[in-house]
Amino acid sequence: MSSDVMISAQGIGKAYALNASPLRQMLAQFRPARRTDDFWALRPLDLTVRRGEVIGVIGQNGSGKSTLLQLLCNTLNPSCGKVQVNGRLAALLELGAGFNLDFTGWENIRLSAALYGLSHAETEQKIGAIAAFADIGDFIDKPVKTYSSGMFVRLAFAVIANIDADILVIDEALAVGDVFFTQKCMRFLQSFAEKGTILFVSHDSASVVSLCNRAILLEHGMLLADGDPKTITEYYLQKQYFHQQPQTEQAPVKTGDSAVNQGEFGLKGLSVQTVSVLDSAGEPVFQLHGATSLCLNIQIMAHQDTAHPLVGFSLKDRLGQVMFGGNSADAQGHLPALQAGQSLQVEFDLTVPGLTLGDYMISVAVGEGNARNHLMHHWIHDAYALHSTLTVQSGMLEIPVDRMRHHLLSTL
Ligand SMILES: Nc1ncnc2c1ncn2[C@@H]1O[C@H](COP(=O)(O)OP(=O)(O)OP(=O)(O)O)[C@@H](O)[C@H]1O
Repeated sequence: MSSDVMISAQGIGKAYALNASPLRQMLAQFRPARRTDDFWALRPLDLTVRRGEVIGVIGQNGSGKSTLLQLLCNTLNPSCGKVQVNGRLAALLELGAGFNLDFTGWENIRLSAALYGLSHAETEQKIGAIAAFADIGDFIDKPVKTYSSGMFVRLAFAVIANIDADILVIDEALAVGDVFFTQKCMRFLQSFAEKGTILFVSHDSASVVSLCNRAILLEHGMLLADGDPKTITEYYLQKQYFHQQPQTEQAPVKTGDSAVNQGEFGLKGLSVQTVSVLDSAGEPVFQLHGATSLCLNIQIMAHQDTAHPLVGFSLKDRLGQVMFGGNSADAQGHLPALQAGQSLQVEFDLTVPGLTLGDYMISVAVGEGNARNHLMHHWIHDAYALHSTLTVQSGMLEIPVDRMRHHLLSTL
């Protein structure tokens, strides 16, 4: 295996025997052969994870994300295939996995460190940092069976964050505690991502886009798409809409297919005809030089009678992180019912803050219903491009300070 390859999985899959007795189910863990009525939690797939990759694993509930990561971590026996790991892999996949409930926090740190292959001297050198990261006060002296789930997560995350792992495998659902701990975990993951390799199960497209440089999408135990996070999360959004509403034709998409981002989707009972961004003089805008007032015009057409049209937009940076968005329902301006053949121009007046230097895209959509519950008729990714020339000193947005005051509070 090349030294650049951190994980190489070939043909790994996991099948469970359906309607089998407990004994058969237990035996099935150890048998490679499968019956045709087995349920495939993960269909056989190949996956190569390279050094420095930060991979977001996304997919609906039950799509096989945890199964895939457990197979890669070797905490679940595959029904077929094999996995090779290059380096120290640390995982946070199951609450309390690897902990002894009767041991104290200190004892469990030592136990986990030993399981990860740290020497006694290395463990003693790191144990203070691990306890400090966990920050659970006197509970560190108590058996972990007395811990809240948040304390379990704190201790488990503190261990994997401090053992000099080469690869981290994390289920984001577990990596949550209170807001301060979550922020601490995210800061750690962002700095780890600069040099390490991460696989990370998430239900949140925004964190995949902001943290990852690769994403894979699973559906019904199959690897459906693999590519850059922006493309894959947009495709996932499209899939979610198709799950929720009556099916129209969808082009089949293969793994690695460059056409994964089909650009637009929807039922097409309504369609977006034109999108433009105008300044106060009514001139088209393609460049932003700071905070400015703009008018986003979206013209839609009805191909069928529609009682409650809904028009929305979002502005994203080049990675696909949503900077802001809105829709006609938020704007308190209910749109009129439309008859087939009618067109409607919807104008959103926006005060756009200064955006840091870079390229931005506006995605637009027209649906039917309300903001929470609607049929998607036409969604266009990246319908309009803007470039910002502004250099923001700190952060992504420039929000000018209107006024500053100061008050001397004490005198010597
Ligand atoms: N021990 C088991 N026996 C039978 N089926 C199982 C077993 N473990 C998991 N499955 C099934 O395998 C499928 C994939 O499960 P998995 O936990 O990998 O999904 P997931 O994508 O991680 O879901 P979630 O987002 O809900 O955590 C599911 O349909 C699940 O019900």
